[in-house]
Amino acid sequence: MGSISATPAYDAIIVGGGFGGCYTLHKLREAGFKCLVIDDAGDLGGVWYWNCYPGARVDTKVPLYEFSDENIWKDWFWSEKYPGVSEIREYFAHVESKLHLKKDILFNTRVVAAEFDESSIQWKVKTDDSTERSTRYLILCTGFAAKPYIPKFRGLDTFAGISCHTSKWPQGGIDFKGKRAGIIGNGSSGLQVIQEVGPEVAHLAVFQRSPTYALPMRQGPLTKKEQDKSTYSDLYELRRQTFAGIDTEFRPKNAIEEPDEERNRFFQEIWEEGGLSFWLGTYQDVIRNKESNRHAYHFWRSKVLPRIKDPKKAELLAPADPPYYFGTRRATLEQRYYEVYNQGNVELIDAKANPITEVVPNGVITADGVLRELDILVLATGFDSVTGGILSIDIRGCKGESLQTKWAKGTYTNLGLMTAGFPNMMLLYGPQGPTSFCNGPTCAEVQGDWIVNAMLRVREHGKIRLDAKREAEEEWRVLVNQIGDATLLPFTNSEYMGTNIPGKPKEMLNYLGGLVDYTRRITSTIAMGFPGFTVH
Ligand SMILES: Cc1cc2nc3c(=O)[nH]c(=O)nc-3n(C[C@H](O)[C@H](O)[C@H](O)COP(=O)(O)OP(=O)(O)OC[C@H]3O[C@@H](n4cnc5c(N)ncnc54)[C@H](O)[C@@H]3O)c2cc1C
Repeated sequence: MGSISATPAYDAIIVGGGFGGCYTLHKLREAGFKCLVIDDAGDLGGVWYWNCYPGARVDTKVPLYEFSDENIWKDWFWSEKYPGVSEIREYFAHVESKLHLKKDILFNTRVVAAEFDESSIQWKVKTDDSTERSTRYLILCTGFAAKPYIPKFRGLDTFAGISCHTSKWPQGGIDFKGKRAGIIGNGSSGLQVIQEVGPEVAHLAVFQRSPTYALPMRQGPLTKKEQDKSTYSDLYELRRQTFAGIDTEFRPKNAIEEPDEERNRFFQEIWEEGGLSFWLGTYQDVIRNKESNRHAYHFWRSKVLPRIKDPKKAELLAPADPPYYFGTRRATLEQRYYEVYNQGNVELIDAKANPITEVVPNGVITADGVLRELDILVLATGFDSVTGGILSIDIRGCKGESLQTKWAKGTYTNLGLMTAGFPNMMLLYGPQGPTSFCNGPTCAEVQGDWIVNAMLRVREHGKIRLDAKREAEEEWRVLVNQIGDATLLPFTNSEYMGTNIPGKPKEMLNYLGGLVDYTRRITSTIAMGFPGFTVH
């Protein structure tokens, strides 16, 4: 890379224009920092720009899933409790009308490399239009879903119909009416596509490797009157005081110690609440204790079974023996998911017992030799989550150290905010933070505040370089994994553990100590003068 002038062009370059990038840009600008956001999307919204597949909608109800800034919420009203992608995009347009962020955002541009120059204490950031820009700070708001994962199906590139990963959906949409469609994967995105297009396609083939334990969304319209703005300030205060940045908390009791009758009564209560309550508002030991976990699973199964007519489909969708522990994969919320399988045009294929062997120009062949002819093949196959997007950028820190090499065998960060040897590079909604276990907007604000406050404090002290200490990140890694190991998550192959990606190290990618504990830890570092960091 070329030479660097003494004063960088920017105080901060922020990669990503979702909740994290928007919040950080706004707050840094207010604090007088000169910033540029770079995003390969064509508009604001991050994942909500990319994931515009049919049925895409949020799993955290509003107004929890929005910014806490009164200037933004005071005159914004949603039409549904769990808004769809179109309305979330309208929300981001509303945010733009208030904050005027776009004047400092470069869209349709991908950051491909970044290199730290130790002599001038600047990052040089290279984009896919072969431009280089210098900045003091590099802030990665790349989200956990920036790198889609597509398993290597033989012949996939020969498919002659339309084939698409859910997170790279064409902006103009795909017409499913009367088509023969196949879908691989049934996590959050797959489920949403299935229940949306199932009623309109000629035939839908769902290739399922393991069932999703879908919970009732309890979607409904929202009137203006129901959006009582006088409660919002308290609500946004409350969401910073819970484990997952929402309005519910784990019950401080163990399912295992409860009499059957009381346990079932409580399960019924949180089942009726709907949304994420049956996952994040349940007994505290469901995610730790195998027996408690089985109680939750069997309660869930008892609710789902009566909705599925065909006993063979029922056993695949809700097996008598749980194939993995309840809650150890991302909870999925459904509206009519199980009823869709009662339609004659929806076929469920057990892709574990009968895996896909080949994709051919006109369809998909399974191990039993059956070809299912398809016009559309949807790949709802998830993500190289949390670290994948960051490691897609060729990032070089001090002495040219590559982040890809540093994290090849495991992730190291201090507090999920910085990684040693990569000074002035901050992470938001990234590895070893609360990330996948935290409401997106809440996490953006908590970590965004730390970034802004840290930069302010460094500036106040007349310093220009902040770095994590190696011993601090080793300790943080141990803690993140210790807390993770005390749960049932390591028993399940999942994005949370990195084990959905062949060759990716198995490790806990998220901090499971909860947002309250996390916030206390990160804010105290600034108050105490940056223990675990070096400031120069
Ligand atoms: C389908 C889906 C549904 C979700 N539903 C929920 C939910 O209900 N509740 C919840 O809390 N969270 C949900 N999430 C998680 C969601 O990621 C967060 O809520 C939140 O949107 C994260 O915001 P962010 O700014 O951190 O990242 P993102 O919104 O992911 O934005 C990151 C942006 O950075 C860009 N980027 C990445 N790398 C580069 C690069 N090298 N160069 C240029 N640009 C780059 C990406 O393209 C993207 O536009 C969902 C995620 C998905 C995929």
